[in-house]
Amino acid sequence: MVLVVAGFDPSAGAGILQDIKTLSLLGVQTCAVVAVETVQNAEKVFQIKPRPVEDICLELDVLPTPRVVKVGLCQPTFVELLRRKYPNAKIVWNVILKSSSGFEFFKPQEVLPYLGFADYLLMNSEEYDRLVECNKSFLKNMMEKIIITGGHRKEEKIIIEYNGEKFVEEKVEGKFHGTGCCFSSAFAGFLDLGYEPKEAIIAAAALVRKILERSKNLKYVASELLAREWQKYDILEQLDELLEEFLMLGPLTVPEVGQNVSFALDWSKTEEEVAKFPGRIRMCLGKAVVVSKACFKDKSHTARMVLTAKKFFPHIKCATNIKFKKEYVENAIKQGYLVFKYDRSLESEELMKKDEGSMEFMIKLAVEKLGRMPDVIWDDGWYGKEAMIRVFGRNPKEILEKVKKIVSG
Ligand SMILES: Cc1ncc(COP(=O)(O)O)c(N)n1
Repeated sequence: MVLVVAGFDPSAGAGILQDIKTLSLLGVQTCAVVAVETVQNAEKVFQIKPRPVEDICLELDVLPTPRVVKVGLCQPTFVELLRRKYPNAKIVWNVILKSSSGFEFFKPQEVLPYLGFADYLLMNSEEYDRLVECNKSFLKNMMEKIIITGGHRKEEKIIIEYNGEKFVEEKVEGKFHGTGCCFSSAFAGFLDLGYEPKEAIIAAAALVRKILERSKNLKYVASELLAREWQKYDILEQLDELLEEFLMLGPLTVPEVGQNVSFALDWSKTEEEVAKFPGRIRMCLGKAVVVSKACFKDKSHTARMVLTAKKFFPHIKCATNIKFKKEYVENAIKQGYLVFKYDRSLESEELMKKDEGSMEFMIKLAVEKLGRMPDVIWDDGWYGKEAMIRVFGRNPKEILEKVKKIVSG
Protein backbone atom coordinates (compact mmCIF):
# COMPACT_ATOMS: atom_id res chain seq x y z
CA MET A 1 0.00 0.00 0.00
CA VAL A 2 1.20 3.52 -0.76
CA LEU A 3 0.39 6.19 1.78
CA VAL A 4 0.36 9.69 0.35
CA VAL A 5 1.06 12.55 2.75
CA ALA A 6 0.79 15.68 0.65
CA GLY A 7 -0.93 18.95 -0.08
CA PHE A 8 -4.42 19.36 -1.44
CA ASP A 9 -4.55 21.25 -4.73
CA PRO A 10 -8.25 21.76 -5.52
CA SER A 11 -7.46 22.19 -9.22
CA ALA A 12 -6.21 18.55 -9.23
CA GLY A 13 -3.19 19.29 -11.42
CA ALA A 14 -0.80 18.68 -8.54
CA GLY A 15 -0.97 17.45 -4.96
CA ILE A 16 -2.98 14.58 -3.58
CA LEU A 17 -5.54 14.47 -6.36
CA GLN A 18 -2.75 14.10 -8.93
CA ASP A 19 -1.03 11.48 -6.77
CA ILE A 20 -4.23 9.43 -6.55
CA LYS A 21 -4.91 9.74 -10.28
CA THR A 22 -1.38 8.57 -11.09
CA LEU A 23 -1.31 5.74 -8.57
CA SER A 24 -4.68 4.45 -9.73
CA LEU A 25 -3.13 4.02 -13.21
CA LEU A 26 -0.73 1.50 -11.64
CA GLY A 27 -3.57 -0.21 -9.82
CA VAL A 28 -1.84 0.01 -6.45
CA GLN A 29 -3.82 0.47 -3.25
CA THR A 30 -3.48 4.04 -2.02
CA CYS A 31 -4.45 5.90 1.15
CA ALA A 32 -3.89 9.61 1.65
CA VAL A 33 -3.87 12.29 4.32
CA VAL A 34 -3.94 16.01 3.63
CA ALA A 35 -0.89 17.68 5.22
CA VAL A 36 -1.47 21.13 3.76
CA GLU A 37 -4.49 22.83 2.23
CA THR A 38 -3.86 25.23 -0.62
CA VAL A 39 -5.69 27.90 -2.56
CA GLN A 40 -4.48 27.57 -6.14
CA ASN A 41 -5.23 26.90 -9.79
CA ALA A 42 -3.05 25.81 -12.73
CA GLU A 43 -1.53 29.30 -13.02
CA LYS A 44 -0.97 30.45 -9.48
CA VAL A 45 -0.67 29.43 -5.83
CA PHE A 46 -2.47 32.03 -3.67
CA GLN A 47 -2.13 30.61 -0.18
CA ILE A 48 -1.15 27.52 1.81
CA LYS A 49 -2.61 26.37 5.13
CA PRO A 50 -0.79 23.56 6.97
CA ARG A 51 -3.17 21.33 8.94
CA PRO A 52 -2.66 20.65 12.67
CA VAL A 53 -0.28 17.74 13.25
CA GLU A 54 -2.69 16.18 15.80
CA ASP A 55 -5.44 16.00 13.16
CA ILE A 56 -3.16 14.33 10.62
CA CYS A 57 -1.97 11.83 13.26
CA LEU A 58 -5.55 10.92 14.19
CA GLU A 59 -6.17 10.02 10.56
CA LEU A 60 -2.92 8.05 10.20
CA ASP A 61 -3.64 6.05 13.35
CA VAL A 62 -6.63 4.28 11.82
CA LEU A 63 -4.97 3.41 8.47
CA PRO A 64 -3.10 0.21 7.62
CA THR A 65 0.73 0.28 7.75
CA PRO A 66 2.09 1.32 4.35
CA ARG A 67 4.97 -0.27 2.45
CA VAL A 68 5.77 3.03 0.76
CA VAL A 69 5.07 6.56 1.99
CA LYS A 70 5.03 9.27 -0.64
CA VAL A 71 5.54 12.71 0.86
CA GLY A 72 4.61 15.75 -1.16
CA LEU A 73 3.92 19.26 0.04
CA CYS A 74 4.21 18.82 3.81
CA GLN A 75 5.74 20.50 6.85
CA PRO A 76 9.34 19.19 6.73
CA THR A 77 9.25 18.40 10.47
CA PHE A 78 6.49 15.90 9.79
CA VAL A 79 8.87 13.63 7.86
CA GLU A 80 10.71 12.84 11.09
CA LEU A 81 7.42 11.78 12.65
CA LEU A 82 6.62 9.58 9.65
CA ARG A 83 10.03 7.90 9.93
CA ARG A 84 9.37 7.04 13.59
CA LYS A 85 5.84 5.88 12.91
CA TYR A 86 6.78 3.68 9.93
CA PRO A 87 10.34 2.45 10.53
CA ASN A 88 10.12 -0.24 7.83
CA ALA A 89 8.40 1.78 5.10
CA LYS A 90 10.26 3.30 2.17
CA ILE A 91 9.79 7.03 2.42
CA VAL A 92 9.80 8.85 -0.93
CA TRP A 93 9.94 12.61 -0.40
CA ASN A 94 9.24 14.90 -3.29
CA VAL A 95 11.07 17.94 -1.93
CA ILE A 96 9.15 20.99 -3.10
CA LEU A 97 10.65 24.35 -2.28
CA LYS A 98 8.82 26.31 -4.93
CA SER A 99 5.78 25.69 -7.17
CA SER A 100 6.25 25.68 -10.94
CA SER A 101 4.32 28.97 -10.86
CA GLY A 102 6.92 30.48 -8.51
CA PHE A 103 5.28 30.33 -5.06
CA GLU A 104 7.89 29.79 -2.33
CA PHE A 105 6.69 26.96 -0.07
CA PHE A 106 9.82 26.40 2.04
CA LYS A 107 13.35 27.73 2.36
CA PRO A 108 16.29 25.31 1.90
CA GLN A 109 17.30 25.65 5.57
CA GLU A 110 13.77 24.58 6.63
CA VAL A 111 13.97 21.24 4.84
CA LEU A 112 17.69 20.39 5.15
CA PRO A 113 17.56 19.02 8.74
CA TYR A 114 14.86 16.51 7.78
CA LEU A 115 16.18 15.13 4.49
CA GLY A 116 17.96 12.31 6.32
CA PHE A 117 14.64 10.78 7.42
CA ALA A 118 13.59 9.84 3.89
CA ASP A 119 14.89 6.95 1.76
CA TYR A 120 14.52 8.76 -1.56
CA LEU A 121 14.62 12.48 -2.19
CA LEU A 122 13.12 13.65 -5.47
CA MET A 123 13.79 17.19 -6.55
CA ASN A 124 14.35 19.17 -9.71
CA SER A 125 17.76 20.56 -10.59
CA GLU A 126 16.85 24.08 -9.44
CA GLU A 127 15.87 22.80 -6.01
CA TYR A 128 18.99 20.64 -5.86
CA ASP A 129 21.21 23.63 -6.68
CA ARG A 130 19.54 25.72 -3.97
CA LEU A 131 20.03 23.01 -1.36
CA VAL A 132 23.70 22.52 -2.36
CA GLU A 133 24.23 26.24 -2.09
CA CYS A 134 22.84 26.16 1.42
CA ASN A 135 24.84 23.17 2.70
CA LYS A 136 27.11 21.42 0.22
CA SER A 137 28.71 18.80 2.46
CA PHE A 138 25.40 17.72 4.00
CA LEU A 139 23.91 17.02 0.60
CA LYS A 140 27.05 15.26 -0.65
CA ASN A 141 26.57 12.59 2.03
CA MET A 142 23.11 11.95 0.71
CA MET A 143 23.83 11.41 -2.95
CA GLU A 144 22.67 7.77 -3.03
CA LYS A 145 19.21 8.94 -1.95
CA ILE A 146 18.82 11.85 -4.33
CA ILE A 147 16.95 11.62 -7.60
CA ILE A 148 17.27 14.79 -9.64
CA THR A 149 14.37 15.00 -12.04
CA GLY A 150 14.95 16.74 -15.33
CA GLY A 151 12.65 19.10 -17.08
CA HIS A 152 13.87 22.31 -15.52
CA ARG A 153 17.10 22.40 -17.52
CA LYS A 154 17.18 23.45 -21.13
CA GLU A 155 18.24 20.03 -22.48
CA GLU A 156 16.42 18.48 -25.45
CA LYS A 157 15.63 15.31 -23.50
CA ILE A 158 14.55 14.65 -19.93
CA ILE A 159 17.63 13.59 -18.00
CA ILE A 160 17.11 12.05 -14.56
CA GLU A 161 20.17 11.62 -12.35
CA TYR A 162 20.43 9.01 -9.63
CA ASN A 163 23.42 7.51 -7.87
CA GLY A 164 25.90 8.52 -10.57
CA GLU A 165 23.71 7.27 -13.43
CA LYS A 166 21.67 9.18 -15.97
CA PHE A 167 18.29 8.08 -17.31
CA VAL A 168 17.03 9.63 -20.50
CA GLU A 169 13.40 10.03 -21.58
CA GLU A 170 11.78 11.92 -24.46
CA LYS A 171 10.66 15.43 -23.58
CA VAL A 172 7.10 16.59 -24.21
CA GLU A 173 7.04 20.31 -25.00
CA GLY A 174 4.95 22.44 -22.71
CA LYS A 175 4.73 23.62 -19.13
CA PHE A 176 2.57 21.37 -17.01
CA HIS A 177 1.41 21.98 -13.46
CA GLY A 178 1.94 18.80 -11.43
CA THR A 179 4.73 16.90 -13.23
CA GLY A 180 6.78 16.54 -10.01
CA CYS A 181 3.81 15.07 -8.13
CA CYS A 182 3.01 12.73 -11.02
CA PHE A 183 6.59 11.48 -11.35
CA SER A 184 7.16 11.01 -7.63
CA SER A 185 3.90 9.14 -7.04
CA ALA A 186 4.59 6.92 -10.07
CA PHE A 187 8.06 6.22 -8.63
CA ALA A 188 6.49 5.38 -5.23
CA GLY A 189 3.91 3.15 -6.93
CA PHE A 190 6.55 1.16 -8.82
CA LEU A 191 8.53 0.73 -5.58
CA ASP A 192 5.34 -0.66 -4.01
CA LEU A 193 5.11 -3.11 -6.93
CA GLY A 194 8.57 -4.33 -5.99
CA TYR A 195 10.72 -2.52 -8.59
CA GLU A 196 14.35 -1.68 -7.82
CA PRO A 197 14.76 2.12 -7.57
CA LYS A 198 16.52 2.27 -10.96
CA GLU A 199 13.69 0.37 -12.63
CA ALA A 200 11.12 2.50 -10.82
CA ILE A 201 12.76 5.64 -12.26
CA ILE A 202 12.72 4.24 -15.81
CA ALA A 203 9.09 3.12 -15.53
CA ALA A 204 7.92 6.34 -13.87
CA ALA A 205 9.61 8.49 -16.53
CA ALA A 206 7.94 6.49 -19.32
CA LEU A 207 4.55 6.76 -17.63
CA VAL A 208 4.87 10.53 -17.16
CA ARG A 209 5.84 10.91 -20.83
CA LYS A 210 2.73 8.98 -21.91
CA ILE A 211 0.52 11.16 -19.70
CA LEU A 212 2.14 14.39 -20.92
CA GLU A 213 1.71 13.36 -24.57
CA ARG A 214 -2.01 13.33 -23.84
CA SER A 215 -1.86 16.59 -21.88
CA LYS A 216 -0.57 18.64 -24.84
CA ASN A 217 -2.36 21.98 -25.13
CA LEU A 218 -3.32 21.78 -21.46
CA LYS A 219 -1.68 23.56 -18.55
CA TYR A 220 -1.74 20.62 -16.15
CA VAL A 221 -0.87 16.94 -16.02
CA ALA A 222 -4.08 15.30 -17.27
CA SER A 223 -3.59 11.73 -16.00
CA GLU A 224 -7.30 11.09 -16.49
CA LEU A 225 -6.74 11.14 -20.27
CA LEU A 226 -4.51 8.10 -19.93
CA ALA A 227 -6.88 6.52 -17.39
CA ARG A 228 -9.68 6.41 -19.92
CA GLU A 229 -7.63 4.14 -22.19
CA TRP A 230 -8.78 1.15 -20.12
CA GLN A 231 -12.12 1.51 -21.88
CA LYS A 232 -10.47 0.30 -25.09
CA TYR A 233 -9.83 -3.08 -23.55
CA ASP A 234 -13.31 -3.15 -22.09
CA ILE A 235 -15.12 -2.54 -25.38
CA LEU A 236 -12.98 -5.07 -27.31
CA GLU A 237 -13.87 -7.63 -24.67
CA GLN A 238 -17.58 -6.81 -24.89
CA LEU A 239 -17.51 -7.23 -28.68
CA ASP A 240 -15.49 -10.46 -28.67
CA GLU A 241 -17.69 -12.00 -25.98
CA LEU A 242 -20.72 -11.74 -28.24
CA LEU A 243 -19.00 -12.59 -31.54
CA GLU A 244 -20.03 -16.24 -31.42
CA GLU A 245 -23.70 -15.26 -31.10
CA PHE A 246 -23.46 -12.77 -33.95
CA LEU A 247 -21.89 -15.52 -36.11
CA MET A 248 -24.67 -17.98 -35.24
CA LEU A 249 -27.22 -15.48 -36.50
CA GLY A 250 -25.06 -14.90 -39.60
CA PRO A 251 -27.11 -16.87 -42.14
CA LEU A 252 -30.09 -14.68 -41.20
CA THR A 253 -28.27 -11.37 -40.95
CA VAL A 254 -25.09 -11.08 -43.07
CA PRO A 255 -25.72 -9.01 -46.21
CA GLU A 256 -23.82 -9.41 -49.51
CA VAL A 257 -21.42 -6.63 -48.53
CA GLY A 258 -20.75 -8.20 -45.14
CA GLN A 259 -21.84 -7.21 -41.65
CA ASN A 260 -19.98 -5.29 -39.00
CA VAL A 261 -20.63 -4.41 -35.38
CA SER A 262 -18.95 -1.17 -34.36
CA PHE A 263 -18.60 0.00 -30.79
CA ALA A 264 -17.31 3.47 -29.88
CA LEU A 265 -15.74 4.87 -26.73
CA ASP A 266 -17.24 7.95 -25.11
CA TRP A 267 -14.27 9.91 -26.38
CA SER A 268 -13.98 8.41 -29.88
CA LYS A 269 -13.55 11.04 -32.57
CA THR A 270 -12.08 9.01 -35.45
CA GLU A 271 -12.85 5.63 -37.02
CA GLU A 272 -9.58 4.31 -35.56
CA GLU A 273 -11.02 4.97 -32.10
CA VAL A 274 -14.06 2.78 -32.79
CA ALA A 275 -13.80 -0.99 -32.23
CA LYS A 276 -14.99 -3.27 -35.05
CA PHE A 277 -14.26 -6.54 -36.86
CA PRO A 278 -11.71 -5.74 -39.57
CA GLY A 279 -12.70 -7.39 -42.83
CA ARG A 280 -16.32 -7.64 -41.55
CA ILE A 281 -18.42 -10.72 -40.79
CA ARG A 282 -18.94 -12.60 -44.07
CA MET A 283 -20.68 -15.72 -45.31
CA CYS A 284 -18.45 -18.55 -46.49
CA LEU A 285 -19.96 -21.90 -47.56
CA GLY A 286 -23.11 -21.25 -45.55
CA LYS A 287 -21.28 -20.24 -42.37
CA ALA A 288 -20.61 -16.76 -41.00
CA VAL A 289 -16.91 -16.11 -40.43
CA VAL A 290 -14.55 -13.33 -39.38
CA VAL A 291 -10.89 -12.95 -40.23
CA SER A 292 -10.02 -11.17 -36.99
CA LYS A 293 -11.18 -10.54 -33.48
CA ALA A 294 -12.40 -7.02 -32.67
CA CYS A 295 -9.80 -4.28 -32.95
CA PHE A 296 -9.48 -0.56 -33.63
CA LYS A 297 -7.82 -0.80 -37.03
CA ASP A 298 -9.64 -0.59 -40.38
CA LYS A 299 -12.40 1.62 -41.67
CA SER A 300 -16.08 0.82 -41.39
CA HIS A 301 -19.42 2.23 -42.45
CA THR A 302 -20.92 1.21 -39.14
CA ALA A 303 -18.11 3.00 -37.29
CA ARG A 304 -18.94 6.20 -39.16
CA MET A 305 -22.62 5.73 -38.36
CA VAL A 306 -21.86 5.38 -34.66
CA LEU A 307 -19.63 8.45 -34.64
CA THR A 308 -22.43 10.49 -36.17
CA ALA A 309 -25.19 9.10 -33.92
CA LYS A 310 -22.98 9.82 -30.90
CA LYS A 311 -22.73 13.48 -31.87
CA PHE A 312 -26.49 13.80 -31.36
CA PHE A 313 -26.92 11.24 -28.58
CA PRO A 314 -23.67 10.47 -26.70
CA HIS A 315 -25.09 7.26 -25.21
CA ILE A 316 -25.58 5.69 -28.65
CA LYS A 317 -22.23 3.99 -29.16
CA CYS A 318 -22.95 0.79 -31.05
CA ALA A 319 -24.37 -0.15 -34.45
CA THR A 320 -24.61 -3.04 -36.87
CA ASN A 321 -25.89 -3.54 -40.39
CA ILE A 322 -27.97 -6.56 -41.38
CA LYS A 323 -29.47 -7.72 -44.66
CA PHE A 324 -32.76 -6.23 -45.74
CA LYS A 325 -35.94 -8.28 -45.60
CA LYS A 326 -39.40 -6.76 -45.59
CA GLU A 327 -40.44 -9.03 -42.70
CA TYR A 328 -37.49 -7.80 -40.61
CA VAL A 329 -38.74 -4.24 -40.90
CA GLU A 330 -42.25 -5.40 -40.00
CA ASN A 331 -40.89 -7.31 -37.00
CA ALA A 332 -38.98 -4.25 -35.80
CA ILE A 333 -42.15 -2.14 -35.93
CA LYS A 334 -44.14 -4.90 -34.19
CA GLN A 335 -41.53 -5.06 -31.41
CA GLY A 336 -42.12 -1.37 -30.78
CA TYR A 337 -38.78 -0.14 -32.09
CA LEU A 338 -38.50 3.33 -33.54
CA VAL A 339 -37.97 2.66 -37.25
CA PHE A 340 -36.93 5.18 -39.89
CA LYS A 341 -37.07 4.61 -43.62
CA TYR A 342 -34.22 6.30 -45.39
CA ASP A 343 -34.93 7.46 -48.92
CA ARG A 344 -31.67 7.25 -50.84
CA SER A 345 -33.17 9.27 -53.70
CA LEU A 346 -32.85 12.32 -51.41
CA GLU A 347 -29.06 12.10 -51.63
CA SER A 348 -27.39 14.60 -53.88
CA GLU A 349 -25.39 13.24 -56.82
CA GLU A 350 -22.22 14.37 -55.16
CA LEU A 351 -23.03 12.49 -51.95
CA MET A 352 -23.84 9.31 -53.87
CA LYS A 353 -20.52 9.36 -55.66
CA LYS A 354 -18.50 9.90 -52.51
CA ASP A 355 -20.36 7.53 -50.20
CA GLU A 356 -18.28 8.93 -47.31
CA GLY A 357 -20.90 11.45 -46.22
CA SER A 358 -24.05 9.46 -46.87
CA MET A 359 -24.12 7.75 -43.44
CA GLU A 360 -23.89 11.16 -41.80
CA PHE A 361 -26.59 12.55 -44.04
CA MET A 362 -28.85 9.57 -43.29
CA ILE A 363 -28.58 9.90 -39.51
CA LYS A 364 -29.00 13.68 -39.53
CA LEU A 365 -32.14 13.24 -41.58
CA ALA A 366 -33.53 10.59 -39.21
CA VAL A 367 -32.82 12.68 -36.11
CA GLU A 368 -34.31 15.80 -37.69
CA LYS A 369 -37.49 13.97 -38.70
CA LEU A 370 -37.99 11.95 -35.50
CA GLY A 371 -36.48 14.24 -32.89
CA ARG A 372 -34.73 11.25 -31.29
CA MET A 373 -32.45 8.44 -32.28
CA PRO A 374 -34.22 5.59 -34.07
CA ASP A 375 -33.44 1.96 -33.18
CA VAL A 376 -33.53 1.02 -36.84
CA ILE A 377 -32.80 2.86 -40.08
CA TRP A 378 -33.47 0.95 -43.29
CA ASP A 379 -33.48 1.57 -47.01
CA ASP A 380 -34.54 -0.61 -49.90
CA GLY A 381 -31.47 -0.03 -52.02
CA TRP A 382 -30.42 2.11 -54.91
CA TYR A 383 -28.46 1.68 -58.11
CA GLY A 384 -25.36 -0.24 -57.03
CA LYS A 385 -26.32 -0.07 -53.33
CA GLU A 386 -27.58 -3.07 -51.44
CA ALA A 387 -30.77 -2.62 -49.40
CA MET A 388 -29.84 -2.52 -45.72
CA ILE A 389 -31.15 -2.47 -42.16
CA ARG A 390 -29.06 -0.68 -39.55
CA VAL A 391 -29.56 -1.23 -35.85
CA PHE A 392 -28.39 1.25 -33.18
CA GLY A 393 -27.97 0.97 -29.41
CA ARG A 394 -25.85 1.53 -26.33
CA ASN A 395 -23.65 -1.57 -26.56
CA PRO A 396 -23.22 -4.89 -28.43
CA LYS A 397 -25.46 -6.75 -25.95
CA GLU A 398 -28.35 -4.39 -26.64
CA ILE A 399 -27.72 -4.57 -30.40
CA LEU A 400 -27.70 -8.38 -30.31
CA GLU A 401 -31.03 -8.45 -28.45
CA LYS A 402 -32.56 -6.08 -30.99
CA VAL A 403 -31.24 -8.09 -33.95
CA LYS A 404 -32.57 -11.35 -32.47
CA LYS A 405 -36.04 -9.87 -32.10
CA ILE A 406 -35.92 -8.37 -35.59
CA VAL A 407 -34.99 -11.61 -37.34
CA SER A 408 -37.26 -13.90 -35.31
CA GLY A 409 -40.33 -11.69 -35.00
C1 LIG B 1 -0.48 20.74 -3.18
C2 LIG B 1 0.64 20.99 -4.11
N1 LIG B 1 1.64 20.10 -4.19
C3 LIG B 1 2.64 20.31 -5.06
C4 LIG B 1 2.68 21.41 -5.87
C5 LIG B 1 3.80 21.63 -6.83
O1 LIG B 1 3.43 21.39 -8.15
P1 LIG B 1 3.83 22.47 -9.27
O2 LIG B 1 5.27 22.77 -9.06
O3 LIG B 1 3.58 21.82 -10.57
O4 LIG B 1 2.95 23.67 -9.04
C6 LIG B 1 1.61 22.32 -5.77
N2 LIG B 1 1.56 23.42 -6.53
N3 LIG B 1 0.60 22.09 -4.88
